[in-house]
Amino acid sequence: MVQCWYMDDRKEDPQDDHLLEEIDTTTLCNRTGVEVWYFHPDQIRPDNESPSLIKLKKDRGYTYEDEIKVDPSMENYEAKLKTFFSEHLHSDEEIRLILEGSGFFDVRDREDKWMRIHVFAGDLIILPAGMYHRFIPDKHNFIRARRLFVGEPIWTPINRPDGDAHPCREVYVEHLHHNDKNGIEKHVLEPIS
Ligand SMILES: CSCCC(=O)/C(O)=C/O
Ligand SMILES: [Fe+2]
Repeated sequence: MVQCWYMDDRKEDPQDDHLLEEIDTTTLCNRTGVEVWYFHPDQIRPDNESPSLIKLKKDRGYTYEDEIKVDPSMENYEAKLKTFFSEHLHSDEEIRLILEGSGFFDVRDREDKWMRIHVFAGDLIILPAGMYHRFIPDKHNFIRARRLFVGEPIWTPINRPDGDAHPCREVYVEHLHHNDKNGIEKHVLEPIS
C-alpha cells in the first residue's frame, strides 16, 4: 500500500527516501488530485481480476493496457531514468497499476512542494493531466507496472516550464482551486482485500 510524505530538499541521491513529514492519502488527494487504490496482488492477475478493478476500468473508460518494466536491463536505462526524473506533465492522466517491485512518484502540491509517493505491488495510482511530477525507482531498482489509458495512448512528457503553456495545465490548476472552494469531489477508496 502506498506511503506518502513531504520531501526534504537534499539534492544527494534521489533514490534515498528523503522523508520530511508523513502524510495520509486523503491529504495527498486533497492537495494534488492524485487518486490511489489498493488491490490484493492476487487480484490484479489478468485471469483473476477483482470485480472492483474491472468496475474501475469500465467506469473510467480505460480501454488500453500494456506493461512497463523499469530495471537496469532496460534498453537505454540511464537515459530513460533521466526522462522519468525530469519534472514533467502529460496532456492525459498517468495511470499505473504496480504488479511487482516498488518506486517513487514525486508530485508537486498546490504550493509547489514535492510530495513523494512510495508505490508497491497492488497499488493503482492516477496522476491527473496537467500535474507536474517525476518518477524514480527506489534502492531495489526494479518495478513492473501495467499502464492504462483511454483510447490510443499518448505518453509524451512535457517538461517544466513548457507545460505551463499547455491547456491541460490551466484545467488542472482551475480544478485545484475549485476543490479549495467546494471540497474535494474525488475520494480515495479504502483498501480492497
Ligand atoms: C513505473 S512506471 C515508469 C514511470 C513512467 O512510466 C512515467 O511516465 C513517469 O512519469
Ligand atoms: Fe509522467
